[in-house]
Amino acid sequence: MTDAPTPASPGRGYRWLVLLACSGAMFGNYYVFDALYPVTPLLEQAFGFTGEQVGLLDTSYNVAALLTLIAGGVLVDRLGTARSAVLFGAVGAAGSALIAFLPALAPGHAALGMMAGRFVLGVGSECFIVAATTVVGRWFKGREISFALALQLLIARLGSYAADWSPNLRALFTSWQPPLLLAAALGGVWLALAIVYAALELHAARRYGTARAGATDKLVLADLVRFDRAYWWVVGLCVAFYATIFPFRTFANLFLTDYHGVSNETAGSLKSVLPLLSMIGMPIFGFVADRIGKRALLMAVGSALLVPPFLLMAYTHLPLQLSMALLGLAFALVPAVLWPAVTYLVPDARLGSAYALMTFCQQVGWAAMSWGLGRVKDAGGASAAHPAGWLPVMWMLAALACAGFAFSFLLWRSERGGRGHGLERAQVRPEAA
Ligand SMILES: C[C@H](NC(=O)[C@@H](N)CCCCN)C(=O)O
Repeated sequence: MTDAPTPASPGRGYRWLVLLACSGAMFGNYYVFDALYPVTPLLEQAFGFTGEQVGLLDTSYNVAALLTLIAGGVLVDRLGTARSAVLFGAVGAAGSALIAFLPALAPGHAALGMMAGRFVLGVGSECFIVAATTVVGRWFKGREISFALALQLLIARLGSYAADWSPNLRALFTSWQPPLLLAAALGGVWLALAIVYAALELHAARRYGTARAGATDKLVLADLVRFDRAYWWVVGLCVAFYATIFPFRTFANLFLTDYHGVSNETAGSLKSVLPLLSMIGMPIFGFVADRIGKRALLMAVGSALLVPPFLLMAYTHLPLQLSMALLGLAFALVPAVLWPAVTYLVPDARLGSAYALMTFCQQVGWAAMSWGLGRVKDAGGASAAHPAGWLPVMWMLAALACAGFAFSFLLWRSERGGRGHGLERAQVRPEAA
């Protein structure tokens, strides 16, 4: 990609078209990932899935991501974003089909079949996200990069929102398989849009000589330990934050139906407030952070918002919408500031390593928590007949949310001193630490 547009470079419209195709693929990616959760009550009924097995569906996804993320980054470098997007899109689409078909083919091993599907999805999905983020970096660097990234996440979250809302398609939710067949179809859309994106990229490469494989930052293992302490506070927050919010989303349908006695449709609608507020809030908070700075403070506020909802849902009769709104605000505020914050804390040349390492750590925390919550749910005998069994699960989530706040507080304290990196200043040009 050339730095400055020349008459012989793709125009502005072409850039946004590339973003649109790539973000549409991300819509499919996020839909397929989230489509499983509204189906969990039906999986319990059909196959007697335990809490641990539900948690392990996420853990298989995370383990696959952990095993392949770094190699996937290298592949993005070697093959280029176009070819790797199609490759990972194809793997993701295959995973979504396996999830829909394997349990029907071997009902006696439904959980195992579904875990295999989630594993394949994990390989395609997280590597595809790396490729899609790289696409935005390549096409928008020095231009509208923050806005473009927010837009891509907005369209991706629309996929999560649609999946959360899907139980309202009642004709589909008569058994576990039809919703997952719809997800598999959207996996096909994900692959189709990845191909459209790749065609746009390759066309630009042929016509303008733009696409360049090998231009992405590579992960240098020796560099991994040499990041500044502030970076590790951000990683800590990233791990605690996502290991709270994603596993909560995994168990939310079961928790809300068991503990609060709402229908699966209502649980889905309540849960969909999270991606909805995140979609609306992320571009706004991103804009605010660019204008006022105070990024560490904003992250501290966002992570503080994550603590009360679990206790409110567990111990009060306050409207569930209030807890969902607090979680949704946190889900907008923290991601909007956290990911761009890394650019202030590490040199440009090591940005790729920094993101790869942060995502790697995120997956470890998320995997452990999903499995752990399932174990705790089972140990407590949580069910509609014994709702109190959910209380330890809610305490685990609240405790991890507190840990996230502690990391953001440490970051805020270190940024206020003379050795800050400019996170608290407005309109600071991202510079090397
Ligand atoms: C930007 C961030 N994305 C991630 O953390 C991904 N590694 C995992 C996405 C899982 C859903 N497909 C986010 O979505 O906030």
